[in-house]
Amino acid sequence: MDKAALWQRYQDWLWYDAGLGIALDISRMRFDRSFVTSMQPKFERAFADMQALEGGAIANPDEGRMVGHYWLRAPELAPSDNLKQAIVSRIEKVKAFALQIHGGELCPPEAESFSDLISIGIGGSALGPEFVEQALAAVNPPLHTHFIDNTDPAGIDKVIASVGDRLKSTLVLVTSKSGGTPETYNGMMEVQLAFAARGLSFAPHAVAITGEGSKLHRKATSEGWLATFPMYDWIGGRTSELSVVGLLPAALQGIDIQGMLDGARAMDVLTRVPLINRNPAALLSMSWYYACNGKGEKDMVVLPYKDSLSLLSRYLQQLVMESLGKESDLDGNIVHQGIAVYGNKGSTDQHAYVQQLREGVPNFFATFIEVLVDRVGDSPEIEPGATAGDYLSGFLQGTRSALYENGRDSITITLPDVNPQVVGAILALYERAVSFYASLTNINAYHQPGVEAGKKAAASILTLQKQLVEALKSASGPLSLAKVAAAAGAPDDVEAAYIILRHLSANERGVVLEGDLGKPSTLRASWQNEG
Ligand SMILES: O=P(O)(O)OC[C@H]1O[C@H](O)[C@H](O)[C@@H](O)[C@@H]1O
Repeated sequence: MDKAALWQRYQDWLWYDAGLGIALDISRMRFDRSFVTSMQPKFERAFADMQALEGGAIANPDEGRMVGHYWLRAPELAPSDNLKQAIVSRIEKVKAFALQIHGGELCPPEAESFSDLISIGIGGSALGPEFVEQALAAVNPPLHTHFIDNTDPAGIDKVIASVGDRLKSTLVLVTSKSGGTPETYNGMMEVQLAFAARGLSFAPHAVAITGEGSKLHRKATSEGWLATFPMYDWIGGRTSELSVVGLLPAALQGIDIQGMLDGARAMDVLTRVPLINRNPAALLSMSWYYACNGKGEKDMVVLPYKDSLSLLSRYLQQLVMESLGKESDLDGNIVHQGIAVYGNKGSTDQHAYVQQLREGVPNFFATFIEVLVDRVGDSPEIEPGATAGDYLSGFLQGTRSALYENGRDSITITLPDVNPQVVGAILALYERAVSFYASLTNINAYHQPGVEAGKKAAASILTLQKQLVEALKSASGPLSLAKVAAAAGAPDDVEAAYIILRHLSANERGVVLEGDLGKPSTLRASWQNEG
């Protein structure tokens, strides 16, 4: 296609909303009119599915749950008065709590006010808050925020060290819908122990966001934590950013949460339009379907040309991959669906992997995120007539053209600025596009059965670890790995025993390994009593 034809295609497919100032360009996806026509029946079903979902249908059949994240910013759509009131009052409670913390009305026993926030959670209980913090928090927010989103002891140490003496004025927010996720529980226990080691009481510093009756809920209640915010079962972790999960940490950081909700609400109105070419979430999901042939044949590379949006791809990784990566469709057929998502930011990534995107295996489509306003205030000229922001803009256009010339498709989303309304709108746009794509491919986007397998396997490794330690403690002398595994009642798990004992030995946890680590058959394990 020559430039004039491409320009015409750009104008034909451009979606723009003046209220939000957001544009979506899918002209560099090479579908034709017949493809769009062929998608029409699928979209009729997707629009009908969405109407049922928003009306309170059990849209997550495996877990027998409603899917209600769209009500969070339009409580009047919730299917009962109780739900409406609960949504409204919870938002008010979040705002009031943040004001009390900022005003010092709620303060720790050991200081006049809270200075820092440690937010502990993982997956849907971390990725949204981390993305929003990076996108919207001020350089000097009311509470300096630190995240613990793993069970890595060194990572936890780093957070606790960076807080230092301010632990006495630190608010600890523990977020877990299930209330039993081990990484989150471990992070909480480590922080609680750090408080104890400094002679500080933990409960007046601690806040839980969790499902009612969960293990975390019971702990928070029995220990008398400062506050507990319940989570609804009809909000999935990965669509919880605009629930208390995302709103509370954002409000504590002084971010305008009403702006985020308003932006999402406005985008929801736009993505309810039951016409493909007037609905940006439909255009987005149709473009994914085209690129992936409806079967995940291509990866989604997300390239925001703005540092403050660089966590968007990590956030979308969970939203898209956990929602769409499914073995079976809704009729029980094996389909192995999904779309792989990766990316960091432009132009930085041009110096990392754009070489492969342009010339290597064509197994992806790109999504460029452009932000029109470069910065607050004027930009100096780096050279006559050009600013740093002009370069950023030029690199985006250049990469988009270079990819297209080589047969690589792309979508471009243009944002006016990075502000609360825009961030809320982007979250809502992708939530709806994922919902549509799930309907187009006939899958349940709202469960995650595959995650359980890894959790069960990890739990059995920790059980084996205890058995191995017992076997070593009762052995009369050093044992080969095969013998210690057999003595632990797991003769087939010698490899697992090797990996566990190597880890315990490296951390001086009582296990001594003698022999050559590179030749596991030479190793002899024994227990060394402490002291
Ligand atoms: O909020 P939590 O219950 O602690 O869950 C945290 C995460 O755990 C699992 O990995 C689930 O697959 C995710 O969807 C969830 O976001």
